[in-house]
Amino acid sequence: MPDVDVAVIGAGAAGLSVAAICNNLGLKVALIERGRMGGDCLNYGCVPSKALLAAGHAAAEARAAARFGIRLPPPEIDWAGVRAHVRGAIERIAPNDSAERFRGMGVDVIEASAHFLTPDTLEVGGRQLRFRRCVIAAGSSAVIPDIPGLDGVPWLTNETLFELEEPPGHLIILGGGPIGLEMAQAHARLGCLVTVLEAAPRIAPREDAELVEGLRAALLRDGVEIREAAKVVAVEPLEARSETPQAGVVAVLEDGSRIAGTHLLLAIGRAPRLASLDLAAGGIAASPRGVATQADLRSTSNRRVWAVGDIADPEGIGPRAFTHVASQHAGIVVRSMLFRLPFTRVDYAALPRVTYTDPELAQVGLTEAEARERGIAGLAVHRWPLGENDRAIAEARPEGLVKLVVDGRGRLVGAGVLAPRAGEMAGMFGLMIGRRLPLSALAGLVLPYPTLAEAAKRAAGEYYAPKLLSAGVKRVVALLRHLP
Ligand SMILES: Cc1cc2nc3c(=O)[nH]c(=O)nc-3n(C[C@H](O)[C@H](O)[C@H](O)COP(=O)(O)OP(=O)(O)OC[C@H]3O[C@@H](n4cnc5c(N)ncnc54)[C@H](O)[C@@H]3O)c2cc1C
Ligand SMILES: NC(=O)c1ccc[n+]([C@@H]2O[C@H](COP(=O)([O-])OP(=O)(O)OC[C@H]3O[C@@H](n4cnc5c(N)ncnc54)[C@H](O)[C@@H]3O)[C@@H](O)[C@H]2O)c1
Repeated sequence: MPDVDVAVIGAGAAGLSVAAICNNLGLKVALIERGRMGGDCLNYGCVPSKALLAAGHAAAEARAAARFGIRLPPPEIDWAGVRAHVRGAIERIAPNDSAERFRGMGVDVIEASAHFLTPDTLEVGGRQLRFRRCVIAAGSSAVIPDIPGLDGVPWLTNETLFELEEPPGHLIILGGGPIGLEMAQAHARLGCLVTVLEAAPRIAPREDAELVEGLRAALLRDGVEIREAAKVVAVEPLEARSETPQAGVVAVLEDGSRIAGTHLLLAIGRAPRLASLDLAAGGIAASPRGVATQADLRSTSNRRVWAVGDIADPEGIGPRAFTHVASQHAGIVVRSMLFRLPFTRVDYAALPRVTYTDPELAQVGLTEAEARERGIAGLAVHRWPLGENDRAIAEARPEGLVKLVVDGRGRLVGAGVLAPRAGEMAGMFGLMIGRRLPLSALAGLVLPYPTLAEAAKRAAGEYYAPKLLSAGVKRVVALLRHLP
């Protein structure tokens, strides 16, 4: 007899959601976590990074108050206070994810490492655990590149960055993706020198080029140094000398230039945490992208096993490393594993993603480049600049853009926004794309005035403007004007 109905490996965003739902539906659940409850998002990811960004934002607002006619002295950064804020945010949320809370619900929380012994048995902290079904939710960790010299220098990842007792004097960040850019802005605004080294021709290479232009300008204004198409060929230790009193790291680029900093942050992507699971013993297929699953997140090779969150690789399309995807996966697993509903599949068509810099860069669905690559018939792109938005002007933040990508039948296939708090608009676009609503739903929406979201409505209005002002419509209006 199995010991449990469902064994969940990993108590991050994905595993916690699966464990809670299965438990609430009356199943016997074991939740196994070898590190901190809450996983990356709470302890080393979303929460500390957004808390640090918020501190940086406060400093930037103080520096920019003069634009409203308010003179303030330059802000003083109390790093211990900043750290206390970051720690406080984690501590405030931690009880939701705690072992105590889950044990109180009836889940058997096992604080140990798990690995497969057979296709239906795990070894957990020296004890064997037989399961009816197992959900792998072991997440991902930072990719450590194979750069000559890396072994000989200290480096940081998201797991150690938030523990620094002193602010980095000069933070070199390898990788200009969301982690690199968010941490670059947060540290620059908190008074650190920051250099971002991005190997691709431009930062945020997956994002819309036009929106990234505005983001780059904002980061440069904050003092971030950005080197694009920068290939690091070696790293060397930097000895403390009179001209560089803090020891650190030198990054040597392909073009021979040398960038010296006090700290090096690795933010070049994520790798699934497969190594300790002994998936072969469980008969579970995997690749360097993650655990191979069908579209319903069930393992392609072991029918008792599902994978969710950062470690899941559905149909070979690779992971989407977001906390909201972890929640989406939990819902899918419940439908496919517990209710055996057919046609349950992951669908990323309306998936939002946000880089939480200031301004934020939000994208839902396809970027213009992706839509063109797919050859979508009748593709049209409509824009509305924040310079034409009353709220943005009133708040002295007129830089930014809403960009809508529309198919030939007037349906939104993608939306990108560069604006303060752009992420707050993502839900509206997700609903439109997910429910396949016509663009008229957005163009006709009554939005409160003045809001930044009105820029989205105006961009949608651009789609209809040529039709509304056509010669045919003018003729109809001319005919009707004689009526009382
Ligand atoms: C700096 C940073 C900022 C981010 N910001 C955002 C954001 O703003 N918004 C967003 O949507 N996403 C963000 N993300 C991504 C988000 O954190 C992840 O997508 C999410 O945490 C994935 O959840 P998960 O449950 O799949 O994995 P994890 O949170 O990594 O949880 C997996 C857990 O499994 C445990 N584990 C692993 N192997 C074993 C084993 N053998 N036995 C027992 N336990 C094991 C680990 O200890 C870990 O706690 C960010 C990530 C980083 C790094
Ligand atoms: N706001 C958010 O939602 C958020 C924030 C942080 C992380 N995340 C998630 O975590 C994932 C990982 O983030 P990430 O920023 O580490 O990875 P990423 O893969 O998104 O970006 C990594 C960047 O590093 C560059 N790069 C790769 N190798 C390099 C090298 N050797 N030298 C210099 N640059 C190199 C890539 O071209 C890319 O631009 C994200 O894709 C996202 O899913 C989300």
